[in-house]
Amino acid sequence: PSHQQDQSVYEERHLRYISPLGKGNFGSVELCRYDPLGDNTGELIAVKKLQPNKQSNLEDFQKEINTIRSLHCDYIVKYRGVCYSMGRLSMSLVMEYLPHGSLIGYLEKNRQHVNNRRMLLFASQICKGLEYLQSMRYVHRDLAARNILVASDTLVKIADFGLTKIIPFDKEYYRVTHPGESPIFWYAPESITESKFSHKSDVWSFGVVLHELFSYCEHNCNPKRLYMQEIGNDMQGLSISMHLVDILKDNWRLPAPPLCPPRIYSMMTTCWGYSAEERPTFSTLGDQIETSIQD
Ligand SMILES: C[C@H](Nc1nc(-c2c[nH]c3ncc(Cl)cc23)ncc1F)C(=O)NCC(F)(F)F
Repeated sequence: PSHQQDQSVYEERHLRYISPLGKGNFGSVELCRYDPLGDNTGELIAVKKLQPNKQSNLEDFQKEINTIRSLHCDYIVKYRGVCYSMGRLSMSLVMEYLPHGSLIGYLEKNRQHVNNRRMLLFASQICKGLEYLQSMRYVHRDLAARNILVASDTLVKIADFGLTKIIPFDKEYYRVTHPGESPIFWYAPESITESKFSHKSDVWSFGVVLHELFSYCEHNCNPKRLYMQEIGNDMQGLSISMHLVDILKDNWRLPAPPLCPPRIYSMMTTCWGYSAEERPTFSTLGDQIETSIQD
């Protein structure tokens, strides 16, 4: 019934906890049923709770809620509302629940019946979601297969806007002050060395997501493992991120996944241009992916 869909305040007393879904940047997500009639006919929802008593996180959490509430796109996980508890002292973010879970688990489970065309469909949907984000001046900053949700066998959505920032109107990039525990193996060089984030750094990360897609998220060829194998060979006490930037400067890139079509691998390598202006835009990438799907 449509009235359930545009619910925006969920009363805690009708929330039925079912199971944990996972841990995010600074919150955990649980599967719940919102069951005001108390007869188990209510809708399943994903509820993101803030880790308790970290004040700085409350502001970030509010920003994450405001971000996802402002996004209306078929390729981005839907905001459903908020749930206040402890007399409005703490609040939770309510989102649509996607039953197939994240791309990583889905590809590991369904590898045998996901072919290149289906991968390209997923890639074009992620690209469209990112084009929409860019049109809203948002930089996701945490693009990775683990943060892509599977709605159905033919639809994926971008999720987890915990690190998303708005590019200021007078600049092309956002500079973070507190890098935190960063997913450096998905980061563009300038994000590692200067904490600079832009649409072009999201393009770099999109290239890494393409690599994960066409590797079927095989854990023994995930980006972190492949980079560490390359770096491990010449550890000289420098920090891992400095080693990573060094091999990227030497033009080493993630190798083509097994059976990856050459045209797709070359698309990934264009996303990994060392300097940001070398990298394509999401609209160019979208056109290239559409062309590959036609062939
Ligand atoms: C911390 C949470 N972790 C997980 N979430 C889910 C999930 C299934 N179905 C879901 N439906 C709506 C939501 Cl918001 C999450 C899930 N499955 C496994 C997880 F480890 C998360 O948000 N991860 C980012 C992303 F959503 F992209 F996977």
